[in-house]
Amino acid sequence: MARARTSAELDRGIVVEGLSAGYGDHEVLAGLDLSISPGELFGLLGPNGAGKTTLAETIAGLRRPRFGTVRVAGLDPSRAREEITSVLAVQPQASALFPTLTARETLALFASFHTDPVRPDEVLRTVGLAGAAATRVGRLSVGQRQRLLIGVALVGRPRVLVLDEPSAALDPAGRRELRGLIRSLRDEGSTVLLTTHHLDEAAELCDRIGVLSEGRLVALGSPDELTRRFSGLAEVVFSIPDEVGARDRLAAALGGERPASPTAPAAPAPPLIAAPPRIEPIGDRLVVRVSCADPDAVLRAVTFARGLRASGLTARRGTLEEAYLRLTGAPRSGG
Ligand SMILES: Nc1ncnc2c1ncn2[C@@H]1O[C@H](COP(=O)(O)OP(=O)(O)OP(=O)(O)O)[C@@H](O)[C@H]1O
Repeated sequence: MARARTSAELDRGIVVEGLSAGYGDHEVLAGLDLSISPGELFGLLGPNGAGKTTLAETIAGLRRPRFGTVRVAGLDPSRAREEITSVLAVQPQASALFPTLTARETLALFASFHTDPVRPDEVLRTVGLAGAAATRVGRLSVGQRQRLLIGVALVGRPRVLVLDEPSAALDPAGRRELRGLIRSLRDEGSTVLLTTHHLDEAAELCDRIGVLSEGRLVALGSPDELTRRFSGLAEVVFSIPDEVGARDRLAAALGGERPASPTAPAAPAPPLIAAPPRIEPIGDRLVVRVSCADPDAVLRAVTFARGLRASGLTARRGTLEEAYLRLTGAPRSGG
């Protein structure tokens, strides 16, 4: 349901309503709604071909919607081309760079397209390339080139930044530097739309994440919310002494009574565990693994079970990657 837009959203946010887009008779996005608040760092996740680039390019005004509307800072990006360039910037492809220009010359060239650009040396400092100002683009490392591309996007002081897979092809050190840069852009108040295949990056950086699958937004929320709602079962592991009666006490603890819900006392309490525990004798102890939806309840039951003497309790909750794989229907590896 459409809601009233605040003046701040009109100022800097992104509002997409009923968006359909595609190529020829191939419909990629069908009736998509999305609202990204000013200053928000929003991550778009989804398998290859899900439509992330199509959505990012339509928001940036590089593609026209078939149906629906896109507003960036209140502007229609596919029509208000002149005005939108002073509000929104897309990190260009590496092919937009000239290998024989230096990093500083590159930024000076792109600065000449704007009326009030950031000075090239300031951009170089922001993207961590001050030391490579005089290095020719052809001699920059992949990570440095990627940061220069973001610098090119920053030169026009955009309030909204679209970064399409900025960390692709970067090594772990390059990705870490890039994460620091993206975080600092958000901290300075830019609205950032980031597409990525790196779930750790999305979990660490993004205020909210949208998961796109076959052109539909199948989940929307903070990384924590998505992990809690969609990652599936948690696992609790502990050990107990391998002694007479231990397995019975364990069965009693895990299968025991759960307090009825205070709001629906007549409703049967849900089972504490999702499947029979896996028990492995190791030395003089039994190592127990329990799959469950509510690891806190299992930890409590095991800790307070009389005579069980459990120790080494750990709980492994689901991850954003597990949530993502469930949402997008990708096959999961065993274990
Ligand atoms: N220029 C184009 N012409 C025709 N079809 C296209 C074009 N660009 C993308 N497509 C198709 O549209 C669908 C969505 O592609 P899109 O690039 O938006 O997905 P994506 O989520 O960004 O994928 P990836 O993670 O691989 O970058 C795919 O089926 C793709 O083959």
